[in-house]
Amino acid sequence: MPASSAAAAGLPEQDAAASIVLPARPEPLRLDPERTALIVVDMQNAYASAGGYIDLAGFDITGTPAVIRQVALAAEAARSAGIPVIFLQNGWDAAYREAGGPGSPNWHKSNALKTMRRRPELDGKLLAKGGWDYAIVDALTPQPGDIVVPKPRYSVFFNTNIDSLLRARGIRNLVFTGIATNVCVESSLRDAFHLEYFSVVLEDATHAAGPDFAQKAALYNIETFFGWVSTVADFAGAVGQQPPA
Ligand SMILES: C/C(=C/NC(N)=O)C(=O)O
Repeated sequence: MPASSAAAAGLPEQDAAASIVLPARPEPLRLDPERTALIVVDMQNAYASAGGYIDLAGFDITGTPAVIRQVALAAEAARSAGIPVIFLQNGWDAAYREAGGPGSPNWHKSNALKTMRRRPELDGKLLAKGGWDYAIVDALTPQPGDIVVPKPRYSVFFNTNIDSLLRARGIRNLVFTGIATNVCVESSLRDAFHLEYFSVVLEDATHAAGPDFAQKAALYNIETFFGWVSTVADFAGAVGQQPPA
């Protein structure tokens, strides 16, 4: 569809030569699979497993098994279409130097660090590199060809190499999945917006840290201000129209 027709159809005009259209809110989003990456945010035991940090800190994780399944479907669809799958992994060195001390807001706001200060028997266990809590859940173990990007703060665009890694591959579209919708997903997607990436979140492959209104508010913000909202089935259907990579 030429650019002018794309505009007439209400589609964002970026990359009019791209060959697939993803059903999304507030309008369909044109994606070029060769310039798209699937971003899997922090699907670690800390955020998705019973006995992990988020569970120990008192957040509801009853929805996370379904999210693991949905992320697995999205990752499979992406790999089959030749779309890179990029896993983000949140946490710090075992001595927590990367977490920052009292001079960092992270020291004051991280519920993982606060939980460990409240319960010293957990010290060294939450989000520490090399530990079970830090590990990506078994069901989503990265496959050969996938990329893993460690990150020390909520947004992946701070103190990591992700921007170079994406630019070097010509990637302009980011498809977000993972946990937590209202924290690391939304923080990363907001920064992606400011760096001129077109981002979409697959809502049924995400889960919030907090009450249901936190999930709804994050999706509202994304749909209204920073990007687009779609589903795993629509993503798999859209990229499935591509000849297999
Ligand atoms: C609450 C929280 C969220 N992280 C994330 N991956 O969204 C944290 O890391 O403390």
